[in-house]
Amino acid sequence: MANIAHTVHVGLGDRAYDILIGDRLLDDAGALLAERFPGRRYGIITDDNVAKAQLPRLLASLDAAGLQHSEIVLPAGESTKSWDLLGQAVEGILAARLERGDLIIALGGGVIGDLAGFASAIARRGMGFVQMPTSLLAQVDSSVGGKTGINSPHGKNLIGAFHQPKLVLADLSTLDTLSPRQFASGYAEVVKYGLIDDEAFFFWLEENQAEIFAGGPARGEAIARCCAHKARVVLEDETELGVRALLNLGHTFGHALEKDTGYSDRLLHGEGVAVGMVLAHGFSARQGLAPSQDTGRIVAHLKKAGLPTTLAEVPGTLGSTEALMAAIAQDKKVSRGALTFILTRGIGRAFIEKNVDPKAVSSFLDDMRG
Ligand SMILES: NC(=O)c1ccc[n+]([C@@H]2O[C@H](COP(=O)([O-])OP(=O)(O)OC[C@H]3O[C@@H](n4cnc5c(N)ncnc54)[C@H](O)[C@@H]3O)[C@@H](O)[C@H]2O)c1
Ligand SMILES: O=C(O)C(=O)C[C@@H](O)[C@H](O)[C@H](O)COP(=O)(O)O
Ligand SMILES: [Zn+2]
Repeated sequence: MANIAHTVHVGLGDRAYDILIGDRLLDDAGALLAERFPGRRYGIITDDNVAKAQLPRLLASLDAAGLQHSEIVLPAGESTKSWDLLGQAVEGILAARLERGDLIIALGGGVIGDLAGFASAIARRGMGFVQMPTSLLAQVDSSVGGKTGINSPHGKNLIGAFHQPKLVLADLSTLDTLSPRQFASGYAEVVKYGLIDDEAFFFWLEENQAEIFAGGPARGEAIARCCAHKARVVLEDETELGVRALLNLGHTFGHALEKDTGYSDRLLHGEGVAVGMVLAHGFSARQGLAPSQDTGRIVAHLKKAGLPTTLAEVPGTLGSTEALMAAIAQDKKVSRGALTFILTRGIGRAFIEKNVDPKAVSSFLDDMRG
């Protein structure tokens, strides 16, 4: 009997799926898959860190359930979200003779989830896939909602497809082998949900941050609340024609910083989002939209989690403001040449602002560089 502590349903009609959250679910993965998807074979895509830390448990569980499988192990890190490694993954799927009705398993963090999801969307014109997220970030955000893709030298996540998973299986015990820096990076996306439209959740995080980091029951609760929040948004606006853009709070700045730092370990995605959320609040305060005390409160909370909150904390030399603005101009929310930002009226009061003046953003960035 699997130890499922929380189930969140994403009710997308004939593409509906469950997010199962619980301790040691990876050990029950074989039985859960056999019951839900009889007669399939499995192609596991993972990275070399996760292959060492977690893959043996998944293989043992698939073997115990008598499920056939093959594995593709890619290098760990953001630079894996590239044409080259996408090609390797798709060719690997074909070489293993996986059929259209078989299933891909994305075992890993958001990099593997995004890449394996995209590979599933295009191999044999679309195969099903299962997300088995092993980082905090992937458990609270990237494994849910069907955004898949890779990066381009032109910008972050510019190549991809919407392709929903068939199941998300989040095993809390996998987080035991995640590094503290990666855990903190994922925590930035947790905070994001509070900042968007759930002030009470942000206050709850202020109270429960220590327990979430220590691995107490608040951790599972936080993950389930984030998944429920994201599931609600995705149900309302699957392909980001409207409200889903709110999930991009902090990302317009953050993605530009990730591009500028070469999609490398210099700045992890969640770290870029942390700096980006502070910039989005600071910019909103400068426009007279939000109280500046809220920015201070957010900074204090993110700092306590060990996250960067200023441009000065991005390691190495940052590109020019012009270079950052050029990256921002490639953002997918740009429409008819105009910038869209997620701005805010305070904690839990984010909104979508179209037609943001690039000169105001550029002069704000100049000032923030110090
Ligand atoms: N599709 C979406 O909706 C969405 C949402 C948020 C972020 N993202 C994307 O997710 C990516 C970031 O995801 P991430 O932070 O998980 O990064 P990641 O996938 O690079 O994983 C972080 C690091 O931790 C390692 N790791 C993962 N799980 C581990 C475990 N259990 N034990 C030991 N090591 C482990 C990985 O090998 C990697 O080195 C970015 O590319 C971002 O753009 C996508
Ligand atoms: O799911 C979404 O929608 C999000 O925006 C979640 C983000 O945390 C995530 O980083 C996403 O990949 C960003 O999407 P993008 O469309 O800006 O590339
Ligand atoms: Zn994100």
